[in-house]
Amino acid sequence: MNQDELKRAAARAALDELVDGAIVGVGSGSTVNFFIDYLGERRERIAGAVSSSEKSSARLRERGIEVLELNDVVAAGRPIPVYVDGADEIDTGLRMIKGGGGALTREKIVAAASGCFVCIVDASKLVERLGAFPLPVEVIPMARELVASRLRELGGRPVERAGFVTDNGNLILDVAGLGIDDPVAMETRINQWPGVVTVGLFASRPADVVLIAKPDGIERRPSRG
Ligand SMILES: O=C[C@H](O)[C@H](O)[C@H](O)COP(=O)(O)O
Repeated sequence: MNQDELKRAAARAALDELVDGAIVGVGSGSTVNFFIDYLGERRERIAGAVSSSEKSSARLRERGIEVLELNDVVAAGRPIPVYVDGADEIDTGLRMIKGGGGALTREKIVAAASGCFVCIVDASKLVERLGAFPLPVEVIPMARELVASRLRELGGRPVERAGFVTDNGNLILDVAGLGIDDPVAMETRINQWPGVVTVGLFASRPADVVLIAKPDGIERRPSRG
């Protein structure tokens, strides 16, 4: 199986995690794109989607799925029992690096508003220690150099993502070389700096379930009791 076939298999497996008749939280990226395609085939069984990026919203609408505003959903007290998203890396504690597609801030927001976070990945995303993938940090443009200098003090090598603007009008610094021994501490620390919108460490709120696509099938962690 090639990587796209594995991503598709993980995406398909996520259908078994959904709650019939409920709103679905939808992440972003190439793995999620496959999930949106499958979701379109069973759109009559969901009450719409809350999306984490303009790209995912467009794809959901193309597949005939209603995209709901998070503010409306929360104000109405409607639950989002399941949030489905990919990751750039995930460790054995289900902590993740996300934001390779630049959607990290809205992903963190929708995940925070949702119940079960279901992460869908091919086996290449599974790591012992986070940090081989450069850590994305969304930054207010005027704070770029201030935040970059602090990231260098941490031992990182920040590079501005060229020609990229997030859905929120900000920039992304991709940070190589960080030794991420304590993901929660690093997430908390970087998030506190003025000018940082979101750091792409999803550690204080890890995934609840990961579906790992391997050539011999899907591994679910934790396994179903
Ligand atoms: O900003 C993008 C998201 O965090 C994605 O979930 C992540 O980059 C993984 O994307 P893909 O499924 O394309 O590898």
